[in-house]
Amino acid sequence: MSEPVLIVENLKTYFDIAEGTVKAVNGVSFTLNPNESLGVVGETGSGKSVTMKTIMGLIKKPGYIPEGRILFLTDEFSKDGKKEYVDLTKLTPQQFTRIRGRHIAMIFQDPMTSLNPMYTVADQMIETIMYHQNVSELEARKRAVELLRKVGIPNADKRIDDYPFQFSGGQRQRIVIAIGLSCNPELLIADEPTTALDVTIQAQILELMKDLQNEFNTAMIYITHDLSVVAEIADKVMVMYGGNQMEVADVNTIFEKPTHPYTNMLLNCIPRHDAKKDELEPIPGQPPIMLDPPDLCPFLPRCPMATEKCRKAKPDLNELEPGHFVRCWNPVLDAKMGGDK
Ligand SMILES: Nc1ncnc2c1ncn2[C@@H]1O[C@H](COP(=O)(O)OP(=O)(O)OP(=O)(O)O)[C@@H](O)[C@H]1O
Repeated sequence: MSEPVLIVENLKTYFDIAEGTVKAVNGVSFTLNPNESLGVVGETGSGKSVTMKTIMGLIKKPGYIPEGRILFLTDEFSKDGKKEYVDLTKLTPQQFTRIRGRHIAMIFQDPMTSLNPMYTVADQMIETIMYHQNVSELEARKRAVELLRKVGIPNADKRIDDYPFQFSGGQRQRIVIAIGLSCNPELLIADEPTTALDVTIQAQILELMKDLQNEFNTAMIYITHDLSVVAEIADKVMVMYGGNQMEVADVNTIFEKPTHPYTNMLLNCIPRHDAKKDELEPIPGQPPIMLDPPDLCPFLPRCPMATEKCRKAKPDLNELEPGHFVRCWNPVLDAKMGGDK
């Protein structure tokens, strides 16, 4: 088996603000192999986006990384052309520009975050390809057209000269995916990329991302609120709450043997097929305390399984069985909680 492309160890990202310290990411660890997809799921404010922005080197003051390593396998800085692990937390902003876009690409919910409305798609794609791959303008245009074809833009050789507003929302997201993949990155991070699209287009984009991932052997991290999307795209799932990992396991284990009370409650909140909404119903209770949180399980105030032990000490992320990690003193080991819904 190939080496992991990403090893995240005990990663912490804090924000010092006037009221105290926001512990947005509080000791996250995981590994990711080439061609593997990690689905990151959790309610608003659980630390999903800050984790990914930290990996992308996008944390600005008052944010900082007090602890942890992000080891990324790359040949970008190697002297002998061999791939080596580089700790991304140690890179200077200048060094990071050689990683971001070229080796790690990111796709956001709103394609217009990544597209400039003032330039044609050709201008934007060709510039990215020339910058990262050191090829001529003609060659870059050829590659850009080929990629647009791959992501399903009809008449790509002509449409490449159109402006972003001349495309539909789904097409714009396809273009962003094409730009993201144009440098054949080892890692693609997608933050809710299909949330703004209607369900049919969403399914097509997910299918497209899976196909391209296989073709390019790209590792992928996919952030979402939507567990049905996780089921569709992820090999492995990380459930986050209050800046902590609550549970990490392969996708089948998460759906068949959810072990953390929070994962169980999330699964019980999936709306039925005939329901209109396709996002999670909120779980009753208050959102987690991120500002100077006590050193206890963040889910404690909302947890129906909480015991005295939970009020005394925070559980570690324990490996219950190979590849199945849970942070809980009272894991649900038999049936799902709360009955069927
Ligand atoms: N610049 C900042 N300054 C202070 N706190 C911040 C900053 N950025 C994020 N946070 C806090 O970090 C926590 C985690 O936020 P994050 O955006 O990662 O959540 P999320 O799980 O991605 O939520 P969503 O699904 O809504 O995007 C939140 O409490 C948020 O208020």
